[in-house]
Amino acid sequence: MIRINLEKQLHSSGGEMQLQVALQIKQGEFVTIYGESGAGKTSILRMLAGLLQPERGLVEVNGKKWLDTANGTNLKPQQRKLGYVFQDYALFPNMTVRENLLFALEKHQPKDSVNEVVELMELNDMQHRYPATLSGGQRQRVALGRALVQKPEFLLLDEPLSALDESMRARLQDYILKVHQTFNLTTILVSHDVSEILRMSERMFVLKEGKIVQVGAPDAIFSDDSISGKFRLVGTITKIQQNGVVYIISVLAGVNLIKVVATAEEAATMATGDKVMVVSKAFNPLIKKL
Ligand SMILES: Nc1ncnc2c1ncn2[C@@H]1O[C@H](COP(=O)(O)OP(=O)(O)OP(=O)(O)O)[C@@H](O)[C@H]1O
Repeated sequence: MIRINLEKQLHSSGGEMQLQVALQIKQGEFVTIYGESGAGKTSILRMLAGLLQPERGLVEVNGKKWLDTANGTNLKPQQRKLGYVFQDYALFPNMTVRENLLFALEKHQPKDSVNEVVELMELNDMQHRYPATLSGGQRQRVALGRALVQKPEFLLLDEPLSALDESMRARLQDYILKVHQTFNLTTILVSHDVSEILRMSERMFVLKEGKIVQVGAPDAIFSDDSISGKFRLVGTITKIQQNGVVYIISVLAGVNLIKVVATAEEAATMATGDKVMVVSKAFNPLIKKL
């Protein structure tokens, strides 16, 4: 069980914001923090990692206190058994993939865990290459591997896949789910991507202006009564076109392009690039063998 209680005054461009969160995460759970830009998501992860100090707070991981401002407990970042992966790969450019992984070990530690990570993340073929010669997805796979070398109990992922294209993202999601299970990790993901959240997390916390405003299963949170239905797909709007009195909204869901008819009022709330959910409510979807 991970118990988190954090309070911190943040200074945003819009003024002061009090971040105040209390959450409990079960050992082995995969949760997401979702919220608008500036809501405080990254600040929570940085406080868990010991990189940002809260005014008041408690962080207890599997019975061990990492932080307790009431009695002055505050473990240094390197004493906290966690892996942290950001959006940018943050690999050392002058080191090979293997050297980058070895760097995450303390001097006296055996190299077995590096070999295990190489195996699990399928990095064998690229061990002796430099980061500049790898694709974005491969670099992020190495960054994820590096976060695992120390055998953390707790994995923090801050939008780790947002710079990757759709197909690369899906492959990396598979790797993340695999390491989450293999290492029996407790994982917190920060993500804006609805399909990613639905696919990966068991529970989500919706953060708004420094406070948690909703907690629940992603499926229940994203499909409130107004959009319940039998058939749902998540995608991105690629085009909005007026056609007489209605609008045709083109939505890219995975590799499929779907056209949906919308009223002028609905279309007015949407823009190209928005993430949307397509629902078939009144009719059963038709299926045809190709
Ligand atoms: N060390 C700090 N001290 C005070 N305020 C900070 C500190 N670090 C960040 N902030 C402010 O806290 C607010 C929340 O930032 P944070 O990066 O946590 O948001 P976020 O939800 O992760 O946003 P995004 O999705 O854009 O990454 C921002 O307005 C930021 O300026």
